[in-house]
Amino acid sequence: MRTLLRRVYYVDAFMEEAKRGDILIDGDSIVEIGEEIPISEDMEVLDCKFKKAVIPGLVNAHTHAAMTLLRGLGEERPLKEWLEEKIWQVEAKLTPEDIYWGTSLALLEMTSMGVTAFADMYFEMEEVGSAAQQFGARCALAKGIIGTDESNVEKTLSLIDHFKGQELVNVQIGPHAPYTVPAEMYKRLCDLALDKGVGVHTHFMEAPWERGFLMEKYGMTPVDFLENSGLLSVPVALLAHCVWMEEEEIEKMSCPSVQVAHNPSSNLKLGSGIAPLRGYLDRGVTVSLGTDGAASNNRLDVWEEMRLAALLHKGKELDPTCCKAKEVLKMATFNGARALGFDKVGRIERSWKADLAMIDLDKPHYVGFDCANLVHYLVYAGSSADVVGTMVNGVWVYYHGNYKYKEAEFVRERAQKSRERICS
Ligand SMILES: CSC[C@H]1O[C@@H](n2cnc3c(O)ncnc32)[C@H](O)[C@@H]1O
Ligand SMILES: [Zn+2]
Repeated sequence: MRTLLRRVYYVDAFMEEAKRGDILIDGDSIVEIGEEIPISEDMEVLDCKFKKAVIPGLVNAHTHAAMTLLRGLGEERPLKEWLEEKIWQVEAKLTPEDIYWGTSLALLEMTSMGVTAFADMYFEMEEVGSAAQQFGARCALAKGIIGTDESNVEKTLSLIDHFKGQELVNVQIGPHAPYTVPAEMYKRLCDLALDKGVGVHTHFMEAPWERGFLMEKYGMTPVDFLENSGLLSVPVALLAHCVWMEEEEIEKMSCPSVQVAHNPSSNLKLGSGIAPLRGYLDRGVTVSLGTDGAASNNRLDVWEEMRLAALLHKGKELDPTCCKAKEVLKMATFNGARALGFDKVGRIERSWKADLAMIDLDKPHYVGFDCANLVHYLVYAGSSADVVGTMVNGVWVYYHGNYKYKEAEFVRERAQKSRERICS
């Protein structure tokens, strides 16, 4: 059965303005877009009567999904203290099953908010992938590595094997951060990434003290570290945060494999700072958007990150033209898909994957929109509460309150049990 989205507004970050018409989906892809596609019997027709908009699915380019179980813990502390005095102690109690239910809880949230893909760095990544597969979401999985323990390299290799050939799952290599993983180990992991043709997902320059740490321990600037570790040569270097890069250093990061994941809410909440986003945009560094985990955000809402990014940098730069609505839509869709290593994802184009979010325009805050201003309405007035459908690879994973995952109704209860145990 093909799916015809009839009489919708649709827009992606590459279109001059939104258009009105029909979108035909066959299998995993968009196969036709037109003003009026002739209906045939093998089509499921969803007539939206121009009361719905369709955009590319949103991509959460940096998260730790199972941290939904840790939401509200260690509140209002700075990064290092938050990790060392609260988070890592609780994480030590997590079982593989907890991680499955915690990730499922995150997917309940994310898929209902138009998120079609996420990049995750955590533990027990087979469980994370399994939850993503149950929900039907696309993901890039990185087993978070701290220290030099060889078993982590083996676990990463077996993760690559485990998800080989799975269309919706990419595996990346996940050294946690330069302050928890020695430079030699970064080199080894980047060599492995090159050898296996996979990306690397790491935290980088999140807090101000990281610059001093690198200088004291290795006599390196952040760019020296990027060059020295091999991060500038791997297929994708997904660098979460990059808050504390200096203008002249940004130039040197501008290579096609570098993908900065900007996490404005988490950076504000942990008091880490405000990333130099204008510097990245002006110098052609690709930026995507992430929520980080639910213990430092505390939402998993990419809409919120879009709006916040668009507002924050206008205020910081005293310039209302900075970080335009269309730019943040591109970050949250097309750029995110690239950061996760997926091709043909993130645009509304013939032959591109049908990863889409459907938005209800029949709401008070959409009065007055037109094709020319729809993206502005979505970014500045819209929110995740407007999402009525989320499609991944041609399948509705969420549609009007229902999930593709039939066990979705048990997730909250199971997550609650895990939460009680890890907090006891
Ligand atoms: C080793 S798995 C990932 C690891 O990262 C921790 N984490 C969560 N949020 C952040 C952040 O903003 N900066 C650094 N580390 C973070 C998470 O709790 C896991 O331990
Ligand atoms: Zn993080």
